[in-house]
Amino acid sequence: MNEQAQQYVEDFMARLIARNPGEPEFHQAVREVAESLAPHIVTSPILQKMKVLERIAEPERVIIFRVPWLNDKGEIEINRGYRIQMNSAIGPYKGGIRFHPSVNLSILKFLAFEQTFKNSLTTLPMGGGKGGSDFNPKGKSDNEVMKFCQSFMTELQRHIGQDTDVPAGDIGVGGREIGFMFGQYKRLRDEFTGTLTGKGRDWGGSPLRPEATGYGTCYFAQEMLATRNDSFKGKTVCISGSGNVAQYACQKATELGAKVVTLSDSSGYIHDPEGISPEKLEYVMELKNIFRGRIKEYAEKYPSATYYPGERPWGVKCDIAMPCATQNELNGDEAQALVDNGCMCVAEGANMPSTPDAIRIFQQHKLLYAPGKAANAGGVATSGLEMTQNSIRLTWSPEEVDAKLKSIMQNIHAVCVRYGTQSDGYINYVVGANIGGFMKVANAMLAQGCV
Ligand SMILES: NC(=O)C1=CN([C@@H]2O[C@H](COP(=O)(O)OP(=O)(O)OC[C@H]3O[C@@H](n4cnc5c(N)ncnc54)[C@H](OP(=O)(O)O)[C@@H]3O)[C@@H](O)[C@H]2O)C=CC1
Ligand SMILES: O=C(O)CCC(=O)C(=O)O
Repeated sequence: MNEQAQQYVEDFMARLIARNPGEPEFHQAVREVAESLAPHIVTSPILQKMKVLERIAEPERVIIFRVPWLNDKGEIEINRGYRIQMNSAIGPYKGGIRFHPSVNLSILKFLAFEQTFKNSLTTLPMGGGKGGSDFNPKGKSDNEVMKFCQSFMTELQRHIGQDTDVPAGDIGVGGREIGFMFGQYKRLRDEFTGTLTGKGRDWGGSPLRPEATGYGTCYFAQEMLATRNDSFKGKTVCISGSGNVAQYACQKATELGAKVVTLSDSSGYIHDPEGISPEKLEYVMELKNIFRGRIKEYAEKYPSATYYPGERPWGVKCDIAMPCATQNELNGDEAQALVDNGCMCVAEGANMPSTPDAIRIFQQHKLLYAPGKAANAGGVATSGLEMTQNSIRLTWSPEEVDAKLKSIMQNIHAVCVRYGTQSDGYINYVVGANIGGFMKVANAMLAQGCV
């Protein structure tokens, strides 16, 4: 980056931080994009005059609301609900809902900001949004989760709609929560529409939506590996997390011929050098999705595995790393450990899991490294396909959806190659995804004037 572009980034970030104090995750996400775009913005009078990046970094609307609900003891509990309606230049706001005690404005704004670029990359007509609550579903009964979801939706319903804002799942929000929220939305609005995605297959959901984020991340990694005439076959893979994205990344990587040796949760990780076979993964799915247990129980069931409490899996030797848990879960030291152990490819299933230091190390060592906004876009892309199926009142077969998902991931990869290939031939997927995602949104904002 030349001096003028560097100065642009520093000035832009100083203003953004002053306007949004105490929001480190939001600053981190915006800085990464500003650094990719600055060389283009400083040579574009129209982007500067129309303040396109400044407007993209300012949410169109932020909704914050009280969520009171009754626990099983009959006591009142109070949580805070949010919806960030970030950008609607290319379609209705679209993005997941996260239920986790760490949820705050900074985290949701970073997620909504990233979502704007990710959704644009899918080529589908979806703007960017994200929402959630500091509600902690862990340890709550089904009844308590339902009461919370109903109260959350009682307020949220007035701000969303199939042509306005279409939420979906994220951390702590899966099929169970979407069901409770959809039921309440339908009751209050008296309409059966595709206002939420990730619905059950029998009531408007798309085949493969649960699988889509993990599968899509593997399809993207396949494309990256192919640029070096390589594939998943015979590779050792480390995955973090053991939720929705991690489970289906593990399933697809295994199907493609790799051996997945780790999974984790916020308490620690398991290492199974023999590999997490389809049968063992079935156990993980039951453990996590039905019994809502902890990953350490895997090591109690399978003697081939060891459980490492309080640790993350990045010290385990692998060829491919797939962080699929949460933001900033892979730091510079861990990135260096992966490099030292011969890792060649990092595909992010989670949103912003690698810290800026970690990304720098991956890129310095010329690893195949793909940021979440490109690699994990298969989830929201399939949500877009669910919206289409809801609108035409038809359901496609799993094979049709899978083919569309694969083609979308291949196209996102091609866009990253187009905008991210450096003069030395190295593909900078961060730059490629940021520029590729920006183009369509920026053009739409320019066409739509000062709104
Ligand atoms: N679901 C989707 O379609 C999409 C999800 N994503 C991203 O993928 C990631 C995972 O989401 P998803 O699988 O849906 O969520 P789940 O709730 O299904 O699973 C989350 C997993 O991450 C772990 N985790 C959560 N917070 C932390 C933390 N602070 N430290 C360590 N581990 C943690 C959880 O462990 P524990 O149970 O202990 O909390 C759990 O294993 C998120 O970054 C999400 O934004 C991206 C695109 C689409
Ligand atoms: O499917 C969706 O709408 C949202 C998925 C999501 O939250 C994400 O891509 O981070």
